[in-house]
Amino acid sequence: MTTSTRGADKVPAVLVLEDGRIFRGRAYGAVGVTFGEAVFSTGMTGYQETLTDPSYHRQVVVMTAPHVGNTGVNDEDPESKQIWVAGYVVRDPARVPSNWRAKRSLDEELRHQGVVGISNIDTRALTRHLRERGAMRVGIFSGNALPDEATMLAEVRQAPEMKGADLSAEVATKEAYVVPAIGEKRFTVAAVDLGIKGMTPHRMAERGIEVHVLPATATADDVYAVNPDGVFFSNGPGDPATADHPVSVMQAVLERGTPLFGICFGNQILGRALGFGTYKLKYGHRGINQPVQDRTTGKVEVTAHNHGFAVDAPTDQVSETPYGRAEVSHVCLNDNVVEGLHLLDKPAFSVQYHPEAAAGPHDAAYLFDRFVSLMEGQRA
Ligand SMILES: NC(=O)CC[C@H](N)C(=O)O
Repeated sequence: MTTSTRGADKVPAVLVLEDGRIFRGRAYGAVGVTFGEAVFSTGMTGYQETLTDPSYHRQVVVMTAPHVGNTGVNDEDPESKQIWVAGYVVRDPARVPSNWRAKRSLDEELRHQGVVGISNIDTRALTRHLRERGAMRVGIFSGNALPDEATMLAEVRQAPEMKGADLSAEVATKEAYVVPAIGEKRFTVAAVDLGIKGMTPHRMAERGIEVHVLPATATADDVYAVNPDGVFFSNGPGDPATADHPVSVMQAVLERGTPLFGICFGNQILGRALGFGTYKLKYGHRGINQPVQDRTTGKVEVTAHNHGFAVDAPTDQVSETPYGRAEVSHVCLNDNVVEGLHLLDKPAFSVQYHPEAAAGPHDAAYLFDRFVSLMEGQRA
């Protein structure tokens, strides 16, 4: 694959942060205007999985890796049917993508899907700025006739904030669908789609699970209508403080004692279901090399993250909750943020990071086996 994108990057573009800092570069992907929350990801591979992760809905993703697009775009790696990021920021895009699986260039794909990006800016300076000042609203404006800086800044400051955003229903499936078990079917799982990544049902299917993916609006009756051996709550965009409906559905599942597993947004929902709060991190965790300790085994795993919020639970004691005793099972070794929860008296647990790990390390794949063990235990 040798499509050159040379020449497509001559259009000027400006990135405007809500605190007034401005970066000037060139258009990348679609030419136009976009707004979102500026966040940075430190993953050096897996840009297709990042772009198509529904949890990035309404976020403008800054890549800290300086060269992006080297392997083009293939048809196998997307995590969902479309690119979800609101905008894309790279320093030095590949001019000639090269990979045996590539079907087109990343620049072409962004243009095709109407995703506005910017290239040729100092992404290291931008990342340091976000790290010091925190994630904030941003606008990317590209084209040959751009508004003046004051006008652009005023528009950025009118864009909606991530805090308080209720976004799952915007990205989740509208209709239930089934992902069949690979090989012999052993279990049925109801998976509540709050912005699920394709790799998650796949990791379950590999373990003999038939996955019934349900819309974010599914009720407890919808969940139990599939006669599940276990219930799963997915990752997803937005502020977990707004997720009252999935919290109430999860509480019904906890009440019945059905084996339960949550990932990322699902972990935040378990936190809330147990009575803990959630809060916004200064700049979040996004990348594929975050060190997490499983406190139940003492082992450290290298993990994939994409979260801007976290659960506020004590990491040094067992908590009494309406569903029995709960404990923080995993912590991030960089900053001690809660990365997992489990109940001691019921078959329920969750992690804040991504054991499905696409892209990323596979250290945490054992968590899907733990879910299977809970379902086996319930049958025994
Ligand atoms: N990947 C996710 O599920 C993210 C959860 C939530 N939207 C957050 O930013 O923390």
